[in-house]
Amino acid sequence: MANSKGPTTKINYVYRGTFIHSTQQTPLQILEDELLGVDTDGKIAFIGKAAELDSLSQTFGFCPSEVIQLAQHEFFMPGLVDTHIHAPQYSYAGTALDLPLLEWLNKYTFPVESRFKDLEFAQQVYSQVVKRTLRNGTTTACYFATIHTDASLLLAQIANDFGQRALVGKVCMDMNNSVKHYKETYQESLDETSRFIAELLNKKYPLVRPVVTPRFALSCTGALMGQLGAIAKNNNLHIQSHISENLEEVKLVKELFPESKSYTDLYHKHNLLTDKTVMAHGCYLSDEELALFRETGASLSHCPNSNISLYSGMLDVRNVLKHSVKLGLGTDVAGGYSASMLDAVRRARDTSKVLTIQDPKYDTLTFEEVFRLATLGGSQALSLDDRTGNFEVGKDFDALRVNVAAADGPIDLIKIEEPKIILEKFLNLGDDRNIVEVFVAGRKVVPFTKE
Ligand SMILES: O=c1[nH]c(=O)c2nc[nH]c2[nH]1
Ligand SMILES: [Zn+2]
Repeated sequence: MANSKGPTTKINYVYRGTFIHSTQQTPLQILEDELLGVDTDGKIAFIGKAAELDSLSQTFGFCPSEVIQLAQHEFFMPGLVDTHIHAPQYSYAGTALDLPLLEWLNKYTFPVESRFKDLEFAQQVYSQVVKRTLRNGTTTACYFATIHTDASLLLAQIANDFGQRALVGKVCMDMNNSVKHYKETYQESLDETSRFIAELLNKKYPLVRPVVTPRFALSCTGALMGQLGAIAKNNNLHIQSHISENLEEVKLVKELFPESKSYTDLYHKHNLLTDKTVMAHGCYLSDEELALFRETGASLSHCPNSNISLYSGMLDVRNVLKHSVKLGLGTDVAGGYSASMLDAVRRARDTSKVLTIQDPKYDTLTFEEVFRLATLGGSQALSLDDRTGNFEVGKDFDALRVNVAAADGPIDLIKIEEPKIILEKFLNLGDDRNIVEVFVAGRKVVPFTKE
């Protein structure tokens, strides 16, 4: 798999050991005793058999004695991609889990989010969430912030400072009947979105981009949704929102927008479904709606912790995959109570098993499939798979160095295990103590170099 064209940039470092990742063809490819070289641009320059060390070192111009050897029980896997997380809601993660979505938004979420006008509070919470997610292996995060432009810009700056790849959205909402001070006018929402995009693009952060973020159909007028679709199109930007999460929400959307054939059709009519759109949840989408996702190239973010915690529902992932709709996993903090993508992996498997309990013929997701959703699937859902998601030559090196037997870690190994078992144990039992290093675009971002 070595790049036959030879080196164009200098090799920065080379690792030797086990690399586990997914490809389009297989959810689990295990590469044992391989060499992976990262160039000075942070890209994967080559990956090849360790037996070819001499020829690789000549072709790519690195010194064999400088190769870094992984220890026993260590492996590299691609960084985890959180396709849906609310950064401000991290401030109450692990609490407020007693109400369904709409009541939960009114009682807990909107009052807390309204506090992010205060930049000091924003600085504190946003630093915590970026550090916590990075430490838990989230190399790419797709964030909702709040309606406040300056605090949203601060989140982008913090992600950039800590080296996380991120899409950051200033939330847009011109409807809110419950917490009346937490909303914008139509014009404010458009003006502030334009300012947010312009100021963020102007920063030229290499890994952080703006994402156009209408909260969901119950928070936005049709006029606002349509204009946001146009802004995304004119600036070739990502779009994120929520769809079909909860039955009460679906019913209200139907009542509010009776002219639309479906929730998906409503977003489609307002130019919000593109191949750079990611919609969270989608628990109650019909096959016809999934077909529209497939046609437009829009993707879904499966947020299983949130779906259960807010009594929302269970996404039939098998059916989504059958419709060839791009799909990733999301923590959906704080509807989901854990900021760790390892939790999303476990809950995705649990939900799939519950669907099998309900119907024994249901084809449960395998751990290999869920691993792919958390890595390559997420990168595809965010249309970032040309840059990240697996260990293909030419992609950025976004990776976790995992030590399953980390001292004082949560996993006990009785004997030397094969890599597939080690991965399975890590996914089901591991935590940040097992993630000894995190790389984003070739840069080591964990352990932190700044506090
Ligand atoms: O899980 C969710 N969290 C939110 O903050 C939200 N807003 C609209 N719909 C939502 N769903
Ligand atoms: Zn959400």
